[in-house]
Amino acid sequence: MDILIVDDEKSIRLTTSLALENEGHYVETAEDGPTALRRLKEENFDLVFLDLRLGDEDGLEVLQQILSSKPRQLITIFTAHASVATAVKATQLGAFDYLEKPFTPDQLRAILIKAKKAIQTQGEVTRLQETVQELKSEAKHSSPPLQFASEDKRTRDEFDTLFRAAATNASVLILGESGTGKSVIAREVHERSHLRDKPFVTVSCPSLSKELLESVLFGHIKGSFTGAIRDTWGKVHAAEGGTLFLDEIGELPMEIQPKLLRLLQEREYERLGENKVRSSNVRVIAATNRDLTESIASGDFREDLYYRLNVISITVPSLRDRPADLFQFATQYLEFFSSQMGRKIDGFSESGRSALMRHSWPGNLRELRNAIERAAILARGNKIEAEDLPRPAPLAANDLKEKVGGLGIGGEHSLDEIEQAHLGKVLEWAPSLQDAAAILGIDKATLYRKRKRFGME
Ligand SMILES: Nc1ncnc2c1ncn2[C@@H]1O[C@H](COP(=O)(O)OP(=O)(O)OP(=O)(O)O)[C@@H](O)[C@H]1O
Repeated sequence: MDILIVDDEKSIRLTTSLALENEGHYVETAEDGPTALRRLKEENFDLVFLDLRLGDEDGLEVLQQILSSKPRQLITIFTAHASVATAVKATQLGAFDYLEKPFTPDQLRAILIKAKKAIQTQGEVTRLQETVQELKSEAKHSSPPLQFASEDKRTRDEFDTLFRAAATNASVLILGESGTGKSVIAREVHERSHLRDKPFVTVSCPSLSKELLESVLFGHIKGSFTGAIRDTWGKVHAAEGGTLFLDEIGELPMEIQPKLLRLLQEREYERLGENKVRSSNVRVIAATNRDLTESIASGDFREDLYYRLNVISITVPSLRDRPADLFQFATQYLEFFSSQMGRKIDGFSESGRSALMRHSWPGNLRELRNAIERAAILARGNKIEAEDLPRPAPLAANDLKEKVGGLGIGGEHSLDEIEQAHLGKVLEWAPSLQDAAAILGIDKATLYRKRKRFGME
């Protein structure tokens, strides 16, 4: 190791450096704070031994100066005036360890072993941090960019409320069908909040058994259940100071619900098998595709927990309820996947656009993303055609009935009546005439002709 000894007593500098050099370390010495600070600026030392009494100087002050420019520097305090108070103060300020003068070679050796371990751990942490950074940037480049802007008023209003509340500690409940982007939104709330530099920890409620889920959330102590071979901390602890995201909260077992309520209400929890109350400071975001009011009615979800979670709540509209955004998402995904595959694909043909608009996308953004990725691989020409996309499921008689506004299919109606009613309904909700034509599977000129014929201009 490279070591710097900072002490105003020449004899201490000499004997300590001799002892350290004998152990094979490189050693330099400094007799005062300014010299030490200058050397530390010029070079990196693995470990600093710093005297608390440097003539007129206060060692604690030098300690703070070193740490303010090198927060990770390992510093062991030397002092002949050992007292618990100074030791505590020095470690509170960031000193790594404390060595009372006079010390034996064994005590010195023990410090070196400890320092070596700390350096190794620090190295591992740095490597892990670099790996996380790399993975983050890789994930960013292997996924299409996220989009939160919307042409749909309801979606815009929902997101607006949510992102305005992001900077508070309020609990957030995100509702919506599967694949609408609830997990993505939860992370975005975290990123837009004051907690963005703190942990974001996800717990998927249905993926584990009741006991395991409780232990994953709150931690356990050794022997609290079969297989609990050592004490562990749970995700509530891991998320301390940051955001805890509870995915699929609708599946949270009844037995765990009071414990979550306590966490939200009292900010307290206990590890499994331990009687010690611990306090926690986490922001909770929860998501579900279940109708929680139905779960309350059926006795599967506590009403008080629902109200605690529901401080800020949004329902993410399904993709078929955001036709104005559908084409925008499809285009973005296509640009991303075609460039990733090195293919030149110039958007969607008329038939491709029509197929997009007619499909009901039950799997929402997740399904659309997969469909476009597949289409970008399979497309034969330079545009995405209907045949490259999933076939729209035929409309169930009930849906069609609803869409044609109560006209009974198969009832006593002429084709013209049905056509006119259907056309009218589609024109009501399609974002543009072009989209209406695509949904109806006709070209724009035919749509104009039909509107004229039925007097719908
Ligand atoms: N805002 C967005 N912009 C672009 N793509 C998105 C966006 N939100 C979601 N997606 C895409 O949809 C996929 C599914 O999103 P996510 O997992 O957040 O949905 P979910 O509602 O949490 O689904 P589930 O209820 O099944 O857990 C994402 O992996 C991403 O590809």
